[in-house]
Amino acid sequence: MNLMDQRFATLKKQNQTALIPFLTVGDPDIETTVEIIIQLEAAGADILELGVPYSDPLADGPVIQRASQRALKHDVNLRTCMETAVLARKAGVKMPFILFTYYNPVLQMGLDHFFEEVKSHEISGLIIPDLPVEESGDIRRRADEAGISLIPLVAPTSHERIEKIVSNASGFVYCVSSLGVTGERSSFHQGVDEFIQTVKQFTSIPVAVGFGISTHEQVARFSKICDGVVVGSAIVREIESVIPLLNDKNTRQQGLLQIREFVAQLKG
Ligand SMILES: O=P(O)(O)OC[C@@H](O)[C@@H](O)c1c[nH]c2ccccc12
Repeated sequence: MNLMDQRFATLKKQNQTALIPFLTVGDPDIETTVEIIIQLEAAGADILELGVPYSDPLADGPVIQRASQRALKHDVNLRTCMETAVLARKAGVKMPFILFTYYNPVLQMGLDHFFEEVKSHEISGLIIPDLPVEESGDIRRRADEAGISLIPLVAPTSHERIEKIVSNASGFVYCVSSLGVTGERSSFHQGVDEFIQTVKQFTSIPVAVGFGISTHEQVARFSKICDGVVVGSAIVREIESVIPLLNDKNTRQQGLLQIREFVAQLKG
């Protein structure tokens, strides 16, 4: 059991659902990202998705695309994202980290080198949204060897592929609540609750849901049927909205507090 498995087990005993924020590392800069991570944990976050900024984030909506562009101005890459996890751990953050990256940066680093690095950088989980199915076997084997969980994404249109996708999953299964790209939504794919129940029939590991979740009410709704709820764009938008405060030493703490309060009210 890695740190993330342990966290889910603890939450299950407490009959609690994990709040899993996503943020783009290096938005607006690495130092601020570490301070934001500290605030997210203080706000009640349980597990954190560390997003690696990418120039062609095809599954992302405009909010995360803008965050990637801001982070890429600082040449943030896979390695700096892993180093950020170590910096946050050194700053006393206890929650498990998931490295969220598109496949290309992993290929650029080279699979052998990537898994060597990821093993020594406080990473418990890995999400690669555009990982080709035919290559997922090799990546899963390497992840298992490194002791980290390769977290699969299942969509409401996965239907008969659900069993295949989740059969040997580890960490948790990420149910995508809606079709399309990331971004806050007022409604979700028709039948999303039945979809989540179907996924739960095929796996005994935790099941989390993400895509479009941005309010306390939506978190509460999905917390009734899932072990984890992922919130990305809404938090990234909150970070974006306070960047002017963060960039001024006189209002930096106020900006950090605003992020903390936004996330704290999600869990409620
Ligand atoms: O941003 P949203 O709608 O809250 O969705 C979570 C999402 O940000 C995060 O899990 C994620 C960021 N980029 C992705 C690409 C594909 C799947 C998931 C993601």
